[in-house]
This record gives sequence, structure tokens and C-alpha cells, in this order.
Amino acid sequence: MSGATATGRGAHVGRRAEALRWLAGAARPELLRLLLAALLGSLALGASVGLVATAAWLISRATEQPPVVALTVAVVAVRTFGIGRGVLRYCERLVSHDAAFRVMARTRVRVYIDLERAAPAGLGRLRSGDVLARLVGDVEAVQNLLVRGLLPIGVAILTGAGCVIFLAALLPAAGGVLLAGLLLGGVGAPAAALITARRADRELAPARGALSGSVVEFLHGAADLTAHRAAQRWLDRLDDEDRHLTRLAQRGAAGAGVAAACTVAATGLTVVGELLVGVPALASGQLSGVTLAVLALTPLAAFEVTAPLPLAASELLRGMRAVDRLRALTELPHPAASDGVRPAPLGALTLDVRGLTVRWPGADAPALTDIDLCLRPGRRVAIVGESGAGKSTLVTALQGFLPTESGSIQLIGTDEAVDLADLEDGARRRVVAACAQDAHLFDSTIRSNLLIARPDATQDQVAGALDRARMWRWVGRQPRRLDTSVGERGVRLSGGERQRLMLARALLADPAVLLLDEPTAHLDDATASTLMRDLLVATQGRTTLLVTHRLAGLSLVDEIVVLSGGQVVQRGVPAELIQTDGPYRRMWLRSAAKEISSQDAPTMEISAARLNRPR
Ligand SMILES: Nc1ncnc2c1ncn2[C@@H]1O[C@H](COP(=O)(O)OP(=O)(O)OP(=O)(O)O)[C@@H](O)[C@H]1O
Repeated sequence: MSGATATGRGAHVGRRAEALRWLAGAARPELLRLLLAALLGSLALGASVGLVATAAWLISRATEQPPVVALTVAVVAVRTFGIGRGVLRYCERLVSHDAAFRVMARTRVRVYIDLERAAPAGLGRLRSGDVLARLVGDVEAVQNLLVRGLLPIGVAILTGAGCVIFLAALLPAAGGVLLAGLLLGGVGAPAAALITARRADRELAPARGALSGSVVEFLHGAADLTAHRAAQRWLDRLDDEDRHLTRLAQRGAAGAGVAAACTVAATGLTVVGELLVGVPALASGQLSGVTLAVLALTPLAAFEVTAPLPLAASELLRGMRAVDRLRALTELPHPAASDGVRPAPLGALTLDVRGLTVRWPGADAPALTDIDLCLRPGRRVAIVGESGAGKSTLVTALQGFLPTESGSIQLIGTDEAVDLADLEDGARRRVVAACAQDAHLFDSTIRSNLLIARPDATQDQVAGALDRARMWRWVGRQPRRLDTSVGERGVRLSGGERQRLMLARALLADPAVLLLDEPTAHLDDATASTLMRDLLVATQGRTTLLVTHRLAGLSLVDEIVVLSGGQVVQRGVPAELIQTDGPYRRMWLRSAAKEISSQDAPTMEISAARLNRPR
């Protein structure tokens, strides 16, 4: 048991050390700014202490009614400290926030880059709301860790040491008392706060992540939840999670209360301690009355240095946990990343897949096994199969977003053959582009959604792509034409218009190899048939891999590959496959029967009857 605890603690310490290294890596370029901020902060606090000490001296000395000239230096010093405190604090805030924002920006960019590379293969167990909470809340926690965590600790050490030395110079015992008081307030109070709020603090960020995840999921699924009368249940769940979060925040606040009480107690005790050592020194003539006033009043200002420490300690812990969670995001597997540096081969490209086996991260079995496929320039191959056969996985793998377990994916040009994994990232994305079934439309105009694929496209190229996707006339009918807004995720478009816009985007990208994943998904039969027809015209002469479960119209492609259970179970030219007894013919008959039952489709019926005739 104790062995297990020790191992757990060891792992915990290791994680913290890793997190520190990660943070140091992000903060290193701003080291000078952070040190300057610490220096300015220490000077600002030093000015505060100086102000109180000088004021104490001035008031006490004034009671002795000395000549005014004897007070001039102190009066000037009070003014200088008073003005200097504000100016220095302002400069410190400016420099520290500038440094923290730069670290935040660098952290965000780093996380975005890693997410961009990891996202195509999914985000593992992470929910999108949780990722959002990490990107917003945890990155902000990193800022707080620097500005409210590390910086106040550094400033407290510097200024505290200065105060102790100052009092020790007046009376050594007074320095000792202040040191003890500062340790009590600066270490004891944060420790008390942490102990009180430890569990709450540990659970706070995950609870916030869980709530964000549920809210995002609720917003996405609100229509379905309302339709199934499940919205209230979901709202109750959100309520529970919110209450839990509030309870945790309250427990965290209790820690802050305990810390504030400890600081006040430590200040009071220190003032009493200073009087206890100062009064005997005054009696023995070791100390003047004016200096005793300075001894007694200086701690009131000196404790300004420990006041932010309880918050600093909890920001430090919270920040380290946030760094840990951000690190987890940057450590997601990077199937989309390519270490390759090679440019794309020249000339018309062939996509050649040999013995490809791929597995989703963490899956027990491969999703595709031993796949062979050859996409010669200008040829179109259709991949068909039942749901779960591995069609989308193939598209993902061909984009280089899944590592190959065995086999190869090569691009063959006129000069050489290059492994897809060896291609430089940009070249790979230019050469092979996919139009996914759930491709995203941004809440922007038609033009901006298209230009994502090719920012430098001319008006003619945009119009050409829309025309080939049979969308240009529709655009012409809209009052704002290309500047028509599509709404969030394209809600202002019909399903068919959305798919056509995505197809136009893929055509505008003009890749050497175009991968279309279920372009007719979620469309009614009539719309799907028209879109499929238009799509087959638009892709004529273009190297295309078309993943679909709709078999109507496929007679126009050069080859059909049937997948089942992640393996190729049949392949051939459409005319042959339809005549051969096998998986494709069975699928075709099933889909024909479905269409006949949903409408009359006499031609379909005739063809189905013909196909069913014993040969
Ligand atoms: N992101 C993922 N992570 C883990 N496993 C996945 C992922 N996507 C798909 N799979 C698994 O891979 C297998 C093949 O799924 P895939 O989506 O490729 O099938 P499909 O033929 O495209 O099905 P559909 O026609 O329903 O889209 C399934 O067993 C599925 O559970």
C-alpha cells in the first residue's frame, strides 16, 4: 500500500517537474521581461514600506518639534515614495502583463498547432467543450500562474528580505521578529489556505471542463433533445454540474478567508513582537523613541508583501494543473503531422496503395486490412460498402491522418515515387484533398467559405467551381450573391446546397487527387440523385476517389471497390460487377428494392427484374 502511494507520489512529482519544464520552455523568451517585472514590483513594494517607515519617523520626529529643516529630507522622501509607489506599480503591471500575454499567445499557438495535427484522428476521450475550457480557462490560468503566482512570490522574497535587513540594521532582534512574522504570514497563511481548499482546487478545473462539455453538447443537440423531450433532463444534469462547481468555488473561497485571517493575525503578532523587543531597547537607551515608532509601524506595510501569497500559492497549484492539462493536449498522437520534407513528384500523379493496414489509436483491431488500390490520373474509383466497412477510414488514411501499420501509400509522378508520409505537410495537403461528409461551413459568406480552400482564387475560378457544383445559378438568384451569409454550420442553406458548396470548395482547391466522402449523405433520394449526377459530371477527367453508399449513377466511374469489415471483398468495372453474383450485386439489388418500395421507379423495377432473372 505504502509502496503504491510512493509510486503515485513519484509519478505526481515527475508530472509536476515535466509541467515546470514545459512552462519554462514557454516562458524562457520572456525571462528578461519577467525579471524586470519582479524588480519593478519589488521597488514598488519597497516604496510602500519606505513610505510608511518614513511617515512613521516624520510624525514621531515632528512631535519633538525640531527645526523644520530637519524634517525636509523626510518630507521629500515621503513624497518620492508616495509618487514612486504608484508609478512603479503601473510599470510593473505593464511589463508583467505584457510578458504574460506573450507567453499566453505562444502557449495558445503551440496548443493550436498540436490540436490541428491531432484533430483529424479525433481527440480521444476529450469532449470539444473540455478542449474549449482548456484553451480558454487553462491558458488564462497560465497567465495567472505567472502574474499572480510566480511574480508575487519573487517580489515577496526580494522585498521581505529588504525589510528584514532594514529593521535588523535598526535593531537586530526587530529584524528577527519581522522575519518570523513574515514566515508565518508568507508560508503559514498560504499553507492554511491550500489545506482548506486543496480538494476543491484539484476538482475545480475538471468540473469546469465537464460543465463546458455538457453545455456545448446541449447546445449542439438542443433541437434533438427538445424533439425527444429530453431537454429538461439535460438541463437538470447541467444544474447538478453547476451546483457542484459552485460548491467547489465556495470551498475554495473558504481557503482565501482562512488565509486572510492568518495574515491579519501574523501582522498583529509581529507588531506586538516588535514592541516587546523595542520597548526594552528604548528603556536601555539602545533605541530612540522615534525609531521605536518606525519599528512598530513598518511591519504594517511589510505585510503587504505576504498578502498576495495565499492567492499566489493557489494560482501556482491551479496553474500547474492547467499546464498539465495543456501538455496533455499537446501530447495527443499526431497522425496528421508529417516529418517529411519531400516535395510532390512532378507531372500527373498516381495514388498507389499497397497492402494498407491501419488502426485507429487505441483500437483493438485494424479498421482496414491489406488494402490495394490504384488511382491513375483522371480515373475515378468508387468505394462502396455497408456502414462500418471502413470507407471513411480509408479517406482519413489517404489524407495521411492515420499512421499505416503496414503497407504503403505512394504518389507516383513522372520523375519519382514518394511515400505520402515523406511528403512535406503543405505539399501533401495540396496534392490530396478531401471533402468530408461532415465538412465544416463557417458562419460567413459563400465567398469566404470557398476561399478557405484557395485564398488567392480569382472571381472567375470561384464562379467556375460553383458552376461545376451546379450552384452558380442559385448564387445568382440570391440578393447578395457571393456575399450571401450561410449561417452557423451553413444552417441557412438546404442540405443539398450545403453539399454543393462543399463540393465547390473541394473543386476550387483543385488537388491532384480528390477524395469525396459520402457527398450525398443526409440528403433525400431525389436531391441525392441529382447531386450525384452533377458530381459525376463535375469530376470527369479528374483523379477522384468517391466514397458512397448510393449505388445509383456509379456506372460512370472506372472502378468500384467493395469494402466489408475493413477488407476489399470485390472490385471491378461497374458493368461487370452488376452482372456478377457477389456483394456488389446483392447491395445493388437491396438498394433497388428500397427505391422501388419508396416510389414506383418503373425503370428501376425493370432493371431489378432483369437482374434477378436466372442467367
Ligand atoms: N475516429 C475514430 N476512432 C476510432 N475508431 C473509429 C473512428 N472512426 C471510425 N472508427 C472505426 O473504424 C471502423 C470503420 O469505420 P468507418 O467510419 O470508416 O466506416 P464507414 O464505412 O465509413 O461507415 P459509414 O458508412 O457508416 O460512415 C468502425 O469500426 C469504426 O468504429
